[in-house]
Order: sequence, then C-alpha cells, then structure tokens
Amino acid sequence: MEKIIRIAVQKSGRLSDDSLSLIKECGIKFYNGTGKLKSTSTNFPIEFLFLRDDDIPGYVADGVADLGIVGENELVEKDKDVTTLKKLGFSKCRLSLAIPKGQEYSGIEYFQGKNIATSYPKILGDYLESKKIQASIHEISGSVEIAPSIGLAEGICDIVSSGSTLMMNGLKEVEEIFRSEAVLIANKDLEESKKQIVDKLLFRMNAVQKGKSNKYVLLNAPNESLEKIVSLIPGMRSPTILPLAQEGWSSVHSVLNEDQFWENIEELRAAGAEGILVVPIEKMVI
Ligand SMILES: Nc1ncnc2c1ncn2[C@@H]1O[C@H](COP(=O)(O)OP(=O)(O)OP(=O)(O)O)[C@@H](O)[C@H]1O
Ligand SMILES: O=P(O)(O)OC[C@H]1O[C@H](OP(=O)(O)OP(=O)(O)O)[C@H](O)[C@@H]1O
Ligand SMILES: [Mg+2]
Repeated sequence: MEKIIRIAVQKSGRLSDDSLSLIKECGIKFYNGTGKLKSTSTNFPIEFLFLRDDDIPGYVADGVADLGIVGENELVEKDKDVTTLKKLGFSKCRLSLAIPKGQEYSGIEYFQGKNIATSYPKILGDYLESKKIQASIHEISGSVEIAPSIGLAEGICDIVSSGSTLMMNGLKEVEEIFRSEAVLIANKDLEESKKQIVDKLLFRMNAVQKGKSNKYVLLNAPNESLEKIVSLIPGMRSPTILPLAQEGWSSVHSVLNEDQFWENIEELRAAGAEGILVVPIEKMVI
C-alpha cells in the first residue's frame, strides 16, 4: 500500500483559510465540510486532521501528525521539538505588551511588580526574564484585552495585527516582544517514504510561493533601447524578444519580482518602453 502523510491544520480561525488555500493551490483536492475533522485527499497521498491550533505542535512532535501548519507564536510557546520546514507568509502578527491608554509609559520598568494577563506565559516569561523584570503572569486562554478593564491585570501581552482590538478596548501597545507568521512544521523522525511525499509537497508549495511573488511583464520597445531594457528586466534566464509588426520595434517578455518592477518602472519608461503589461503568475518552477 502506498504511504500517506498526515497534516494537521487549524479547524477554524485565523490560520485556516490561508492554510487550505495554499494546499488547494498546490493542486491537492480534498473535502472539508463543516464538522468533518479528518479528510483524505483524492489525488495526493495526504490526510488532513482539522484541530485547534494549540494542539498542533504537540501532535506533530508526538508523530500523530507528520506535518502541521501553525503560527510561530504557538510553536515557540508550546516549546515542542519539531522541524520548521518553511515560513508561509500569512497570518502575520506580533505579540505585544499593552497598557490602558491613559497610563504614562516610560519603559519596560513600568511592568516591575505588575500583573500581566496573557495566553503566552512562556514567551512573556522569557522576555521579562531577559529584561530582568519581575511581574506576575496571569494565564488566560482568550479575550485577553478585557483583563485591565475588569481589574484582573494592569497590562496584557497578546496578539496584535491591525491594533483595532487594542483600540476598541482602551489599550495602547507599548512593547513588541515577538513577530510571527504561519510556518510548516514536521516531525523530526519522518521515515524515508514519508520524506519523499513531504518533498513533493514542498516542491509544489515553493512553486506557488514563487509564482505569487513574481510577475510576468510584457512591454513594447524601440529596438535601439533593447539592450538597456534587457539589463533592467533580466528575467529567469534572459527575456524573450519578439519582433512587432511595426518595423524597428520589439515586444519584450520577462519575469520579475513585483518590488523590482516598481523600482525599475521609471527607468524602463525613460528607456522607451511602452504598453507595459504586468500579469500574475500562478506557479513558477525554476
Ligand atoms: N489578527 C490576526 N492577524 C493575523 N494573524 C493572527 C491574528 N490573530 C491570530 N493570528 C495568528 O493565527 C493564529 C491562530 O489565531 P486564532 O485567533 O484563530 O487562534 P485561536 O483562537 O487560538 O484558535 P483555536 O480555536 O484553533 O485554538 C495565532 O496563533 C496567530 O499566529
Ligand atoms: O490587532 P487586531 O487586528 O485587532 O487583531 C488582534 C486580535 O486578533 C486575534 O483575535 P481574533 O479576532 O482571531 O479572535 P479570537 O480571540 O477569538 O481568537 C487576537 O487574539 C487579537 O485579539
Ligand atoms: Mg488556539
């Protein structure tokens, strides 16, 4: 029987949609109806476990799942011995200390002897220790931002993204202590046959990620500026140059990183490029 790998993904929350989209963009088909906690792909040797994110590092470390997608914050907090295979570029957030808006803040000393509510006692404890601050950590599992207004703590340490949850609860961010994004993690002792399947999956994920960060660029240019334009958009090996029906003009096709495109656009135009089209790339294999 062909080997199959198991991947643990968050059942529902801030990681789920992007985790499942990435897997679908890798061409992997599966059913994930509401309430279904386990599912097997119909066209790739992979089984999905839909779990709470807190449990994912543990399941991967124990080998119940071979792979998992989880936030770095949860991974570091749970302190499990797993391999991080890849940063995935979504669910980006930070763990920050915050205090009531009206309080004056002069520095980390503010927290000396204070009570801080958090769902991340390990990350916070390590941070406070590194700053030689003694504070009392109150672990709560959610709605941390409510703690100061109900008298549970003078400050909090929680996830911040846009900052709107802090603002709506009368708090202000005073220290960023950890930056996080979603990562793909693996069990440390995967057998060879499973490693081969993981490599196939990684190959597909890399192709999807590269495609997303690059664009296909087409432009028209007078032949005398081709040398300059080719040096600005060198592409994967070299750009494709095709003659236009109009004498003395060519169409240049190339691939480049989106940031690079914006950096070079003025120079391209100055060199005579016109009719510039930028097209998304679905997958890219180098
Ligand atoms: N506002 C946000 N913006 C971006 N990423 C976030 C945000 N909030 C959380 N995350 C990231 O997504 C992960 C999951 O967040 P979520 O709020 O869904 O967790 P949860 O409520 O603990 O879910 P579960 O029910 O699975 O335990 C976090 O550990 C963090 O890495
Ligand atoms: O800075 P913001 O953009 O406001 O995001 C931060 C909030 O997002 C997360 O909660 P979420 O909304 O996922 O709800 P949860 O508490 O149920 O996990 C996190 O726990 C913060 O409360
Ligand atoms: Mg959770």
